Amino acid sequence: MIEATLCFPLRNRSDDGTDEVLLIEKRRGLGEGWYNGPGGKRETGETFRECAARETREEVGLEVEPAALEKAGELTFLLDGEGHTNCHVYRTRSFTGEPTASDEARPEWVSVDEVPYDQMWDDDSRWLPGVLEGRTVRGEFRFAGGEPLDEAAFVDHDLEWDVSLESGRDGSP
Ligand SMILES: COc1nc(N)nc2c1ncn2[C@H]1C[C@H](O)[C@@H](COP(=O)(O)OP(=O)(O)OP(=O)(O)O)O1
Repeated sequence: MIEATLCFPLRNRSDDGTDEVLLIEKRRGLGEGWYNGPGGKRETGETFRECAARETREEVGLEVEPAALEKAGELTFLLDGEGHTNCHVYRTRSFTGEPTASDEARPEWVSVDEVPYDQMWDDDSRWLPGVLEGRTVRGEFRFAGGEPLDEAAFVDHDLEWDVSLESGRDGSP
């Protein structure tokens, strides 16, 4: 099973108070061409928080302290009945730097009320609105049709809201 992370930096615009989330337009690899949060696969020896912070720095140039990430979700994606990816989801309002494009990602601040769900993974509209409202979620999403995952069809899902994520299913924060 692939272990991966997603990170959703949030800010409140000083001019009109709009709440915004930093999304990326993925430029290569899984989910290319779709919007998502910065994130990617965990490397050997990393905690999930360290992974989310590293991916955010590498993809969009924002510095985030791993301890400043708030755990918001644990999602399992299954493909044809087999576990494919465990994704650990974080949000944070604490970061430094300005978002900068990389060869992997083009960053864009988007109002939390105008997230482009029609240009994202099919599962996102089921869980991301709650995460952007400050809720926690644990979920399982089933896809079918073989690799790659981003060409498979979304089948169905189960979600549990307002769960305790102090410790992940594998014991990691
Ligand atoms: C199945 O539904 C998914 N929904 C969402 N929102 N995000 C998903 C889904 N499946 C995977 N993801 C995420 C998990 C990762 O954050 C990225 C994929 O990361 P990638 O494979 O590009 O990993 P990297 O380590 O950045 O890539 P390199 O191997 O190229 O360095 O999508």
